[in-house]
Amino acid sequence: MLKVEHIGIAVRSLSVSIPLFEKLLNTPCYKTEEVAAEGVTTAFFQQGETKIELLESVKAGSAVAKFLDKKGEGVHHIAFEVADIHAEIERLRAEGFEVINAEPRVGADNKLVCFLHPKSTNGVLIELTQSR
Ligand SMILES: CC[C@H](C(=O)O)C(=O)SCCNC(=O)CCNC(=O)[C@H](O)C(C)(C)COP(=O)(O)OP(=O)(O)OC[C@H]1O[C@@H](n2cnc3c(N)ncnc32)[C@H](O)[C@@H]1OP(=O)(O)O
Ligand SMILES: [Co+2]
Repeated sequence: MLKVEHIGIAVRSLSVSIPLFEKLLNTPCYKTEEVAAEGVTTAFFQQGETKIELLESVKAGSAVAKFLDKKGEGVHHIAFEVADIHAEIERLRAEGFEVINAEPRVGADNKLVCFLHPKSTNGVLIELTQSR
């Protein structure tokens, strides 16, 4: 794992949370991007080497929608950057971690992504990202 690529935060409304995080971080949101496959719209803030990714659900029943219903707004996942996502998937599966999507899929900000189930990571949803 190279670095924490981003921290994902589930929010109910980007129109409320973008200004709040711009004030908090004293930095502008540099992009918003819908990821239809995930049923979310994301908003990104660069913070040094890492990013904050706000996530608003745009589809009923999406992972973020379910999270918000169950836990409310808050930290949703930690994303790590890897050099070779396929190799990391194989390594982690061999180590006994549950990989949710064995085939990486296209995520936001021009990344390939996959996720590890929180039940195999002490309750923390982990995302792996590789630049495309
Ligand atoms: C890819 C675009 C963007 C990017 O960075 O590029 C994103 O990051 S998109 C982020 C949204 N997409 C995902 O999160 C995809 C991966 N997540 C999933 O597949 C599901 O959320 C899953 C499998 C983790 C849970 O789905 P399920 O349908 O099983 O929901 P449940 O509510 O039944 O949850 C089961 C169990 O897991 C706990 N849980 C759920 N989400 C989280 C979480 N974010 N962090 C920690 N724990 C989580 C939930 O509380 C349940 O636990 P239990 O003890 O059974 O109550
Ligand atoms: Co993410």
